[in-house]
Amino acid sequence: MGFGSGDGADLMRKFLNEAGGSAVIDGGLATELEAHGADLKDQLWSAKYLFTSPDLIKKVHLDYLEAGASILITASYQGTIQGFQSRGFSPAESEALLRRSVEIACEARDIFQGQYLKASSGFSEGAINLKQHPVLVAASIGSYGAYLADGSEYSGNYGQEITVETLKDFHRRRLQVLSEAGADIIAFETIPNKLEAQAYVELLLECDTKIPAWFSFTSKDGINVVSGDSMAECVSLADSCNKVVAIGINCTAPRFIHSLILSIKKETLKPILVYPNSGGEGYDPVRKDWVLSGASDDDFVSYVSKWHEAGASLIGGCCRTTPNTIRAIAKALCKGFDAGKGEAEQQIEVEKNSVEDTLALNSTSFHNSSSNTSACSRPLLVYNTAPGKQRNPWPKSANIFTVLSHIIGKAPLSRVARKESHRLTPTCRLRATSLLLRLPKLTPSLSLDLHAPHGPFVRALCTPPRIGCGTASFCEGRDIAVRSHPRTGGIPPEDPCCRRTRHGRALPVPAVPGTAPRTSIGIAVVGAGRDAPLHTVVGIAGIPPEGRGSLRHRSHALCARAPLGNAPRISFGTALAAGRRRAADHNAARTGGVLPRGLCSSRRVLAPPHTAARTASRIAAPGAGHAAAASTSACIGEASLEDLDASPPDRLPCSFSVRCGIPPRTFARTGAAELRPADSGGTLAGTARAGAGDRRCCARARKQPIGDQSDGSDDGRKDYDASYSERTR
Ligand SMILES: C[S+](C)CC[C@H](N)C(=O)O
Ligand SMILES: N[C@@H](CCS)C(=O)O
Ligand SMILES: [Zn+2]
Repeated sequence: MGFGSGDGADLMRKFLNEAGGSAVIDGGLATELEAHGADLKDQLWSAKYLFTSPDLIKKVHLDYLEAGASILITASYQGTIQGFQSRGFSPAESEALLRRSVEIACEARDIFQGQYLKASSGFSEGAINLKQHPVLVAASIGSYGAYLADGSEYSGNYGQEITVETLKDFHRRRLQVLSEAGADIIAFETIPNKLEAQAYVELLLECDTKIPAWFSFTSKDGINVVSGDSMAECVSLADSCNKVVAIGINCTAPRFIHSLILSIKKETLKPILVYPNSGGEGYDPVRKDWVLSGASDDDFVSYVSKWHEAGASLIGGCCRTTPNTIRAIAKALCKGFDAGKGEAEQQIEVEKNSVEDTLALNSTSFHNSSSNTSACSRPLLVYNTAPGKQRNPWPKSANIFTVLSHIIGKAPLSRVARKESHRLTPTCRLRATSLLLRLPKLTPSLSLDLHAPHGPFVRALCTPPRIGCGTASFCEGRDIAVRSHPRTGGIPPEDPCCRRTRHGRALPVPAVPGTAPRTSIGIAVVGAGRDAPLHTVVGIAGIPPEGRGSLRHRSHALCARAPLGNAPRISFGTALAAGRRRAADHNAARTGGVLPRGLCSSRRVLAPPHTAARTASRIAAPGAGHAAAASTSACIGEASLEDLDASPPDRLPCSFSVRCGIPPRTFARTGAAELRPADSGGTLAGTARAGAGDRRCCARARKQPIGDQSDGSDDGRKDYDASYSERTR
């Protein structure tokens, strides 16, 4: 299996990078045409509108873009040269209609981006906003069965007489025309069998198409493609073709998607796409209409984060999904324009979520929490100085330290380090082991460090003299503990880690949009409980991070990274990773400064590499090489690792934290107490500490001036090793 290579693979990687690691595909084009009154009971289905009402198609594309889609699929799904000719069009006219399908989508993209640019021109970095919403046009190629319009696209049964050659002859010219029409990618959709996948692969190679393709199969059992051919074989076939840059599933009931993602993941490392239909309805090719199938898929959108976590990076909807579906998907992936709400609106949203979450927490019991988390039994505290709020229990003179001191007074926090204090007007909520801090804009310099032997642990950092606000929250339940929400940053986060556990929901906390240039408050909260000894993670970074986490058993690793285009400035970041059972599952944490790369787990680096020239420093990830110019930037990165395998729950968990200079480093755990830098270069400056059960290791690394970086892995390692010392507690 491979990632694919060449320009096509680069296009998809770059696109996904720019989109923050995941992207939203549009929804049912035909469905939305029907919603606007289109009659699709026609042999050409939605392709009929290419010649009857192209403007309606454009409107639907625009609706999907406005809903948050960043990939448009053209109206050529059932548009074929053969089909158009049967309606009296000449071969040249038929080809022109195919080209028109791409032009319409491109025009919609241009209109949308023009509007977007205009709307964001109030911000100094409107262009960056646009970059954060790149749009791809995918030229749809529906199956031979779609052309037949006899239901065989959902059976994959073409009969004995249809061979690979027949299918290649059928699709050849259409593929050539569409691949030269200005689209970014070919979308082979609703592929029902291996035969057709084989034909597509051979055509892509023979025609030497200049744009890449995605392959999207259909399934009606969550195991195989609809024909009964092995999904694994179909995916593996697609994976073998370098022109194919993403593989997945469409027009399949949502309830089958998760298992399909897992089986696709076994066969390919290429990005996985899923855009299911709404479920609950089946298509009747005779009536040319949808009928209730009896098996419904409730709450399609609630699956989205699960699919994303399982490995799908391109998510959207197919038949019977609408712009509302896409809006909800975009929201679940933290894309789209909810991030563009005003601060006041966001604050309300945060508070509303907090209340919901509090209710969820109150309905669960914390009585099992151990003494080291006695904070769990404390009541909800609210600190809110927002105008008009009646329930602020704090005096007007209170600042964040007042609040935190109060917390400290009640919680077994052992250390408070206060470096600078300024009056702030935060909203602060504390309940159980959860703390939610909201720091306002124009936060002055602040560095705060609270520690407890086991947790809660709070770290808040803010750089002067910039603007920013960030929020992070962690709540711990009785058993499995991880409900984390990484978040932060002056700029809207792309991908906060938000998941349901049986104790409730982590809070998605948006940051203030458009607060560029920029900054940076990061907050991380970690708490511990006896039964679920610790864990959580909240990652943050100065510049807009995109959190991403994976939860495996009781392990939790988090990836936090900042997007491109934020150089060169100062920032801080914090991330923690914790886990149990398998030390290897949670071996790295990271964050920080400019362009952090994210945490990595032992199996996979979650964050893709960044290559931007603007990168002021590069966070090292295994094999990632060394940082670029860091001279204009300073950063502090911090990482912590908790390994409960190495220590029983009643003892101090093994932990390791690193404070890095430039570039921040990623460390990996390799053995019971051995820690090694996971990257191959960089300079460690600052301090490192590690403890493992009854041992604690302390290291003070040689400080190096900014810009004076090592460029070889050996030096980096030496810096670390030379300073590493170990003592018995
Ligand atoms: C994806 S199906 C609903 C498209 C319509 C079908 N090929 C037909 O024309 O009957
Ligand atoms: N792109 C097509 C898919 C049909 S399965 C549509 O959205 O109408
Ligand atoms: Zn569909």
